[in-house]
Amino acid sequence: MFLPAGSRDEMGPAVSNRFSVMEKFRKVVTLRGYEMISTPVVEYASTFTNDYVNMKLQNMLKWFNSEGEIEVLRPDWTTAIARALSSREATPQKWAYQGSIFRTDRPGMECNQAGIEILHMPLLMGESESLLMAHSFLKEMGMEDYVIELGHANIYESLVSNLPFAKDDAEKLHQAMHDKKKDEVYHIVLNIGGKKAAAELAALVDAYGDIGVIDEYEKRWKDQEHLLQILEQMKKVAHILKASGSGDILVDLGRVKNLPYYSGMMYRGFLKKNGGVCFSGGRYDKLYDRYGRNVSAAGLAFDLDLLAEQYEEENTKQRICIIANMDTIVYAEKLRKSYENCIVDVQLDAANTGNYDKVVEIQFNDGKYEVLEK
Ligand SMILES: N[C@@H](Cc1c[nH]c[nH+]1)C(=O)O
Repeated sequence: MFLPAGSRDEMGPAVSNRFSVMEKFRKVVTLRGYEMISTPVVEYASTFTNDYVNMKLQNMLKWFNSEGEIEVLRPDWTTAIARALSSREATPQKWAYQGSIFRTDRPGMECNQAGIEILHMPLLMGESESLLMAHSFLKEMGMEDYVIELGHANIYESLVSNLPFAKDDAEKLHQAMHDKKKDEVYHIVLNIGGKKAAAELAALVDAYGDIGVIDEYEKRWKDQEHLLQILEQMKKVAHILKASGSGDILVDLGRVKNLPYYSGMMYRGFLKKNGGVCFSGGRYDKLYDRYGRNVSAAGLAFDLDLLAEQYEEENTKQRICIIANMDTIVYAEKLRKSYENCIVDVQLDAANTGNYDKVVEIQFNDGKYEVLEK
């Protein structure tokens, strides 16, 4: 009530869990040498809709400013950070952030993310660090039961690059690949590229599973050097993750970009418990071209709302209740200090004392304070 569709209030554990998750995120990134970055919530639409980024204006929360320019609520951290960092020196950098993004094509409109962006690191270093960081973070939260999915933007892109699609058909095919609608993929490609191309792309829809899928496709693509190189890269990253004890690994060779700027490996994390996507990211070397820079960049973002929902606070602290009133509140404040490392609540009467490990009452008799255990 009294809120626009998609906006929501949150209370209690939904909020405190999110803060706990954010604290863990900060701890992990600090220990791994990241610096924090923040950008404004309000940006020009053109930062996200220009030809290098290509995000859709229709999915943004937007308005005209007094100069007639379109402004938006930040729809993406990665692009905003690229704008903010575009004039910095070309040295290896690791940035971390947390805050909301706003998109109307997702349920809830506002989505809390925490993420990392790694710049000027060699190919596969950024990808590996992103996924290893994700592992430490999920481990820190006791959520090690997840699956990493690896894909690559250039597999699908290179297989369709020679097919003369109209924009509409290209979008339809992209969507059909995304939805894994094999028959639809076959029919869209058949009209334009013939039987062989149609069969090849339709088969790609099924090219997911454990790492064995890569071996199979190495044989299939034995004459296509650039595809073999991609498979080799995926194998290397999978090997690094496995050797570091990260989550189970899946590959999806038919995965298409969920954001237009990906230019290399793409990865997602799925919680085994409910299949929720807890992180998503990839390499995006072309994003800085807008600023005339040639930057090697990779990163990922976590869905903080999903993580907060799944997070179980490990509460080892004792809960103490002190019953006090306006005459004894000063003494209660002193007494609080004697319960080191406990949660100490002060209540007016015993009616609300169900949820504590210990309840004490302060009484003031004959000029003396007494603490009675209940
Ligand atoms: N910005 C991406 C995640 C990402 C960070 N870096 C690279 N990708 C998203 O919102 O899904």
